Amino acid sequence: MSSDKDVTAAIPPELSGMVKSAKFRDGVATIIADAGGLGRSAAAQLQRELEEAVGAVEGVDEVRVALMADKVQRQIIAVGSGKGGVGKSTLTTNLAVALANQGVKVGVVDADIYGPSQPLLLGTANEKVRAEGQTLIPTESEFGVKVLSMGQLIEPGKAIAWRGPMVGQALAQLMDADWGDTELLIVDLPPGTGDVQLTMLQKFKPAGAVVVSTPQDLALIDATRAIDLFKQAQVPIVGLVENMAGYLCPECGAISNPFGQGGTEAAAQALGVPFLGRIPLAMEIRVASDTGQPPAANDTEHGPHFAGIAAGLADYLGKAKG
Ligand SMILES: Nc1ncnc2c1ncn2[C@@H]1O[C@H](COP(=O)(O)OP(=O)(O)OP(=O)(O)O)[C@@H](O)[C@H]1O
Repeated sequence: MSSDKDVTAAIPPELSGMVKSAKFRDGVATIIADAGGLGRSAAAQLQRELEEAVGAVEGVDEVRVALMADKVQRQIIAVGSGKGGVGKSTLTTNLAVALANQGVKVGVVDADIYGPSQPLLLGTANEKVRAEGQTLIPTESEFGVKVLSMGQLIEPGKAIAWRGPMVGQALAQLMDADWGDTELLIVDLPPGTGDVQLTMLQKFKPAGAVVVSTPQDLALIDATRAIDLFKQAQVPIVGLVENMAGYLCPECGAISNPFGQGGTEAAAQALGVPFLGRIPLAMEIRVASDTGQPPAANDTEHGPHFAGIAAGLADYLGKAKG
């Protein structure tokens, strides 16, 4: 005849720290173990090892293992723009890296079906996405940021055929992946106000949205439309970011403003949303991005611009958490 004691004694010493309780009754051993912080496969292994060890005890006909996982309070931030090519992906990557540098556990979801670029920007383009059953396993970048991209789910050039339900399913696969202890998911949305944006807002209710624009009037009109969409979906606007502001000529040192000047800050004021900061138009940002070395990761001239905006976002997230 077995007892709670026999079952407890059978638990391997290296696992006993995780076991919260072990009970035996009528041939059934019930183990409750803490799997907090373990990934999916490590948790499955813990379960198997406990079943094997306790199942070998005389009189035990059945082993029931209940694993408790930490409930990670994960926040979602959407990064959007009204218009393509204004630097939304560049900002997403660098905000994620800057926040990871500040100790936040960050993941990036690249939901831009038309121009997925996060694996390239985070230097993970050569890594194959893994899955356990239906669950995707995010790729770890060298900057402490995990990433999953629509580009890993669709064949290049096929995005145009993707509509409503397919988009929703693909987005859900990315959002519901095994993000482990990730506290913050930053979602790089496609430009404009289409299916991906609507699904994102309705299904995943981000804690806030960051909207990127160049200082140009045309871009600002589109940014205003994106802000409207977020507001209608009751997603608060964290703020507007101005990208591709003043260009410093590396040859002569003169500053020029190809896309205008200060327009985004003025628009933010007019729309009653915070202005989070500005990033200059700089060759180094483009080159570093193209080579999978986000400027925010290294001690670069432009790192502080992204760090400043990330600090504004961290502040917002702290307040949103309450
Ligand atoms: N501040 C900047 N200075 C120089 N180049 C920049 C800057 N911001 C973005 N770029 C470059 O501009 C191009 C477009 O940027 P990015 O892909 O981030 O824009 P996007 O808004 O995400 O575009 P898409 O519409 O494809 O989603 C990229 O080549 C990027 O490296």
